[in-house]
Amino acid sequence: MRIRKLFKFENAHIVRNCSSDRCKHSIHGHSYQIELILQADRLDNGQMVYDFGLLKSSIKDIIDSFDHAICFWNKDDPEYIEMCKKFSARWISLPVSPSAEQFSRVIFFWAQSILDQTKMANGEAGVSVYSVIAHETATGYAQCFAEDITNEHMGLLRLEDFEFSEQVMQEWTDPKMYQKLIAGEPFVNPEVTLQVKA
Ligand SMILES: Nc1nc2c(c(=O)[nH]1)N=C([C@H](O)[C@H](O)COP(=O)(O)OP(=O)(O)OP(=O)(O)O)CN2
Repeated sequence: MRIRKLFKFENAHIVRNCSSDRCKHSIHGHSYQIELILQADRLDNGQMVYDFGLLKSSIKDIIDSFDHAICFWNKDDPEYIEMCKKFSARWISLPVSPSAEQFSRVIFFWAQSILDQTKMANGEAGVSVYSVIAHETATGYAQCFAEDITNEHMGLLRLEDFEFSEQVMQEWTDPKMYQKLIAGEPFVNPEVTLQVKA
């Protein structure tokens, strides 16, 4: 069984080395729509794969990091990176270039990392990310699956290789969220009192 939750954000970037001229030399923005698709082969006490409401805490916060932010590849020109950091309070440094393909991989990787560390509290079991679709425009999207995340030909993804500006972190519900993720600390879901016995 699969469920899907839609997230939206506005983000600016340059994608170096691509074929489209407008894309590789000029800062430009997109109104992204992200489809996060989760899967499980059993249902929780509410007879759901995973309550949509639970996706509105850490997973929403981390995806929302991109909103009204500029993101850049950490291998870009140091002068450009310095300029992004100087003139934008909200920025994200990525270990991969910010193409639609990499947005889908990065968001899959973060969401799965959070789920892996989540202490479930309502009978959820085996919940994992099935796929992430990153719509960059109304006409173009990239979709990734589990095998794409560990595919080193597409770039290595490690939690410690991402960096968020102070402003981005301060706007999370828990400004220490990413530190917790790197340290392997648990993300605890709220307790649920059962009213009807199965
Ligand atoms: N496979 C990819 N191709 C392109 C990406 C990408 O991330 N992955 N990104 C871009 C640019 O960021 C560009 O702004 C979007 O490209 P494009 O679809 O050509 O944009 P348009 O606004 O011209 O879209 P239309 O709907 O066709 O008007 C380029 N390619």
